Formats: sequence, structure tokens, C-alpha cells
Amino acid sequence: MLNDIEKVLYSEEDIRQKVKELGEQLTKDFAGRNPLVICILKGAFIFMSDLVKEIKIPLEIDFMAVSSYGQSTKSSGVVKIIKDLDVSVEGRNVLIVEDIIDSGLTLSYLIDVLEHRNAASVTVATLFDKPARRAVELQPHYKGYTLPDEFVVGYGLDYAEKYRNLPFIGVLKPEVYS
Ligand SMILES: O=P(O)(O)OC[C@H]1O[C@H](OP(=O)(O)OP(=O)(O)O)[C@H](O)[C@@H]1O
Ligand code: HPA
Ligand SMILES: [Mg+2]
Repeated sequence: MLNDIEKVLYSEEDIRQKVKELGEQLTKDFAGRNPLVICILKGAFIFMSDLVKEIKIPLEIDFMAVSSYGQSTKSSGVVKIIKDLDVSVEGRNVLIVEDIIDSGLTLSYLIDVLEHRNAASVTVATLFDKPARRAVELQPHYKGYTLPDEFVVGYGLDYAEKYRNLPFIGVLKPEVYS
């Protein structure tokens, strides 16, 4: 598995520190608002579990599974909801937790869905942002790192469902997917 990685962009320790900083900021900004923190599966599962431990106020969590990449390194452009939320977002301060914003298609679709369901507010926290590939206008409220235009894996992110368990974020060797 490690042989397929061209370079490590951020180590496990780098990410730990960044997640702690994001958590401190969110703790201040969401104090008294009982946020509903929504993990976008599968990619965000590791970031979500590390992040909520660093948000030191009462909150609730829920999960939504969506997919648009499948076995490819390019978005299909069609966002499919595979698992919906268990609770209503009506009147709630929602914090969406994403691993990465790339084309932005997944998030712009989700924000639309949650606003139509009458959330009181919709805020986005992403660990990684790849603005070079944006197909729609979209800016996260909170972000960890800006990434170059390369396909990355690890810390929850996959290629064809593999590499999610790497503890760091790295660039996949192009020969693995081409
Ligand atoms: O900004 P975009 O171009 O829409 O890309 C970002 C989305 O793509 C990935 O999910 P994917 O569809 O691969 O599902 P997964 O989380 O199960 O890997 C990632 O986890 C984000 O949700
Ligand atoms: O660079 C990426 N890696 C893994 N999954 C992704 N989904 C969007 N962009 C990426
Ligand atoms: Mg994926």
C-alpha cells in the first residue's frame, strides 16, 4: 500500500495539530448553539471522529452517505444520497464536516438539500480544499489545508475504496490509476 504513494503531503502529527486548532475555533464559534454536526460518509469518517473530540461544547451528530466518484479520480457530476440523516435539520445550526472539497459539486448539492429542509444555518468545515478544480462557486467557512491539483488519499480519502486507513494524506502515484 505504501509503495503506491508518491509523496506525503501532511503527516499524522501535522493533521492532529490542525484538527485541534479547528476544534478550538469551532468551540468558540458554536458555543450555546447546540450544533448538529453532520459527517459526510465515507470520506469524512476519520476527520469527524477526531474533530468532535476537539469541539468542547454540547453538540449532536448525524451521518449522511453520498457518493459521486465511484472507481474514478473524476467526479461523475451526479451526487447520490446513499444514506440520509436520521434526524430533522429544521431550525438547527448545522455543521457539515467534509474531508475534501474538490469540484464542489457534492457540497453545493448538500447545502441546497439542507437549506430546503429549513436548517437555521448551514456551515461547512473541510479538512482539505482543492480550489483549482472547482466547477461551482463555493467557499468553506472553515478549512484545514489548501491542496495542489493532485489526487490524494489517506486519512479517510480513497481511490476505488482503498487507502482510507493511511494515517497521513499523500499523493497517489499516477501509474496506480492511469
Ligand atoms: O467536491 P467534489 O468534487 O464533489 O468532491 C468531494 C467529495 O468527493 C469525495 O466523496 P466520494 O464521492 O468519493 O465518496 P466517499 O466519501 O465515499 O469516498 C469526498 O469525500 C467528498 O465528499
Ligand atoms: O483528491 C481526492 N482524493 C480522494 N477522493 C476525492 N474526492 C474528491 N477529490 C478527491
Ligand atoms: Mg471517494
